[in-house]
Amino acid sequence: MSGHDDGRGAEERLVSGDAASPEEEVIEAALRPKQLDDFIGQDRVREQLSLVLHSALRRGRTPDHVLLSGGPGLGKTTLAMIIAAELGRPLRISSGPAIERAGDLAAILSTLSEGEVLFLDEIHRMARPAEEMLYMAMEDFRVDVVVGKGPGATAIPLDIAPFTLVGATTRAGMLPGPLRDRFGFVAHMDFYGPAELEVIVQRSARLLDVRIDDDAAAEVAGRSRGTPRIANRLLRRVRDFAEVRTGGEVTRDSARAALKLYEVDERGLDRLDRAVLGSLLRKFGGGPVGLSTLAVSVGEEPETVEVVAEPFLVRQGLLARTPRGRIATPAAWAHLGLTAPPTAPLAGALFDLDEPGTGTD
Ligand SMILES: Nc1ncnc2c1ncn2[C@@H]1O[C@H](COP(=O)(O)OP(=O)(O)OP(=O)(O)O)[C@@H](O)[C@H]1O
Repeated sequence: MSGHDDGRGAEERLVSGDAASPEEEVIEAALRPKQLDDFIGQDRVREQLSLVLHSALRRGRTPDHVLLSGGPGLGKTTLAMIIAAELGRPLRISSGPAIERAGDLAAILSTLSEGEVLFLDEIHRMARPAEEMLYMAMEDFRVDVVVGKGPGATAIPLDIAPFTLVGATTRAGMLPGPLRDRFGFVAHMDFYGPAELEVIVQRSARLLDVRIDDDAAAEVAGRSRGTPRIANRLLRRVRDFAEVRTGGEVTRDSARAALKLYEVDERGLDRLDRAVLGSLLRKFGGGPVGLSTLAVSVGEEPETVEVVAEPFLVRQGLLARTPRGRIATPAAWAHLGLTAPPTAPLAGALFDLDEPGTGTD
């Protein structure tokens, strides 16, 4: 479960893709589709994965290792669980940050049973020596266990049971080439479309015993930033509102009123996103303005603005990063109901220029 080290807990943000709390994880577990057929959206990934798994099953072999890449909350953990279930094999779960030494990985690998599925979340954050051990394990189902220290140390090769590694990463670009190359199947998970999210909201509502009409489900889906985790979270908030204020059933009006209360607007922007955008427009005439200045103007750290707010604003085509600073697009003025002054930057000409050294989305 990935998180941001920006000093701003994901639990504060309804619209963050990151998992918020242990309680949320319990609810998520209940909402997870258990089979490939129940997994909504990502049609291409689903079909390709189905072929990989079922051909391996027919041949009686362990399938190729699978790498799942995509933003937080898009269903990587869910797919790993589904892979194990489809194969009828046990699933072992660990994560890159939990593997600090090669020995931590050796302890896991040496106790895997034949055909077991090993899920390593945030695999890009694994310690280097462990990564090297993993190369050999993935390729030859073998690890070298080093016994002793200094000149007398010896490497004892140890066979391990054939297994399937499912790695998940939010940063495929950060994976070293040799590791990426050892995955036989790499799946890129995209953001979900509104129609898919609507189906996810309706399915979750059924499982949670929430009555929600189609318009309300569409309303929640449209504000979920393409992310099932956020859709499920917004659903629970609109359910609370409907239960307490409007007699139980979630209608479009009650969903709108609830999401207004929680400050999530029609495009899924929350208070922070709107503050950043509002400041860029009102205080800086649409930019260009440097990241630090923009951050000070909303009372946040530059990293918070850059990591938490900007990627979605850029994705929505509301803000652009240029060598001269951040600028608002014409859509940003329209979204906040403001009129661009004649001096506003002609943002369109600069859209694809990234400010050097400011990090990526
Ligand atoms: N395709 C889908 N259909 C239905 N529900 C989904 C789908 N994808 C994700 N979900 C739901 O969204 C929630 C988050 O999914 P999941 O934990 O698998 O995301 P993730 O990509 O592993 O996130 P992280 O990167 O934080 O580990 C779960 O409750 C899951 O039920």
